[in-house]
Amino acid sequence: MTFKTLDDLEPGQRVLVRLDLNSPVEDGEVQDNRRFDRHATTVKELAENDHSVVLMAHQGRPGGDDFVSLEQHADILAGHVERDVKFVADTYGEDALDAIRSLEGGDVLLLENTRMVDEELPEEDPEVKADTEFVKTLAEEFDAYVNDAYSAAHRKHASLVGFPLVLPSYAGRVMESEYEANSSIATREFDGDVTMVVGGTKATDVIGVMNALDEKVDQFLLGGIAGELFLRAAGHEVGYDVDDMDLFDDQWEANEETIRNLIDEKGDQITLATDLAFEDENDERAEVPVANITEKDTAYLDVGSDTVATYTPYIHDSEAVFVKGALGLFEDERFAVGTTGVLEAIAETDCFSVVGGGDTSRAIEMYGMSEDDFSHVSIAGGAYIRALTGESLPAVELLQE
Ligand SMILES: Nc1ncnc2c1ncn2[C@@H]1O[C@H](COP(=O)(O)OP(=O)(O)O)[C@@H](O)[C@H]1O
Ligand SMILES: O=C(OP(=O)(O)O)[C@H](O)COP(=O)(O)O
Repeated sequence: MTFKTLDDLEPGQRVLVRLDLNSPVEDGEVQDNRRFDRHATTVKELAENDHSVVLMAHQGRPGGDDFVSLEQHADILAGHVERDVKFVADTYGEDALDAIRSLEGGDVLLLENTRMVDEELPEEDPEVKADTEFVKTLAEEFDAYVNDAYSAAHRKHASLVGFPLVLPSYAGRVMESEYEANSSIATREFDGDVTMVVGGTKATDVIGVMNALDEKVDQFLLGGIAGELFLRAAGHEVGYDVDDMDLFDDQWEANEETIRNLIDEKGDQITLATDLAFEDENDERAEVPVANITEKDTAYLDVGSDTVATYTPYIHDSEAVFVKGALGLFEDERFAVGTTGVLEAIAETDCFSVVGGGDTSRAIEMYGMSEDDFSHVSIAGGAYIRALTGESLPAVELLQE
């Protein structure tokens, strides 16, 4: 690890911290999720070391329904940090500066949504961001900057890339652990086989990962939308949009050539489902061998039990397993067999394992598994994808310089 961490920070300083508390919002209510719990570790440690702790975070994007104030985030975070988290509805104006100046060691204050600042959002070079009024004004108030927002580190926004140029900068605990685990496929040599489980709805993303990682990964086990698109390329009548679905045809157009190339050139590294599950006329789960599918009129919502049995030995024999995307619509218990099957197979082994993607990792707690059974459960989506493919994250790079 080449960046400074909280271990290098002298106690009792004025510290500006960037978190990623971006969360689902339902009917205006911010939903608690593991980002709060994870970042609480960093915030608690800073407060216990007598720092005056000022937090920045974003929520949603301007124009979106989830572009809301961070007032609720302060309350949710306080529950996880187990101490008061003050909130000020301002980013770097007089109200924010007054609130910052009134803090004592051990106090924690959350500023308003950084994306309410015009200078935050356009993606620009760090030098440009460091020269904004937002960064220059806030930096005056602090001794140090801590970035804990690994999951937003692919964005060149002011709060992420501006401050490291003007303040001594450190990685928070979430930044450290996410960086180390998620970069390991690019940075570590594993003695045995490396397996990647690929699924979810964002087929274009995961096919990009497969293309970039064919040298590093010995076996890809496919499910979800990408899995069905590969079966379609192999000549099966699956991977087509049925009724008003919008999951397959556009992603097929965008990826057909890449999929065909991967099958031609790397076919022995790709294992596809042997059976699929769908909802029958009694609303129950039914399974069908892929070889028996003759019409493209059914929505397949999971891989089948035979597929799980085929994938399990690959997982058991692996030195490392990386997961990106669910193998089925696991939120519906009838279609969770594929996702829970592979996660349980990973949990049974002591291989190095990383489970990524906000949606997929939710299956762990939903179905009574423990995060402790995996080496790392990531809270990052887009940043995880980039780390897997070895792409650098601008906000992480700046901490390393
Ligand atoms: N065959 C399928 N049909 C519909 N949805 C699916 C299917 N397979 C997986 N999914 C959905 O994919 C979602 C996860 O997709 P994605 O957002 O790409 O992954 P993550 O955010 O976990 O990386 C899950 O919520 C799951 O319901
Ligand atoms: O939630 C986030 O990304 P993710 O959905 O890829 O995990 C980050 O907060 C980045 O948010 P953005 O994609 O609006 O820049």
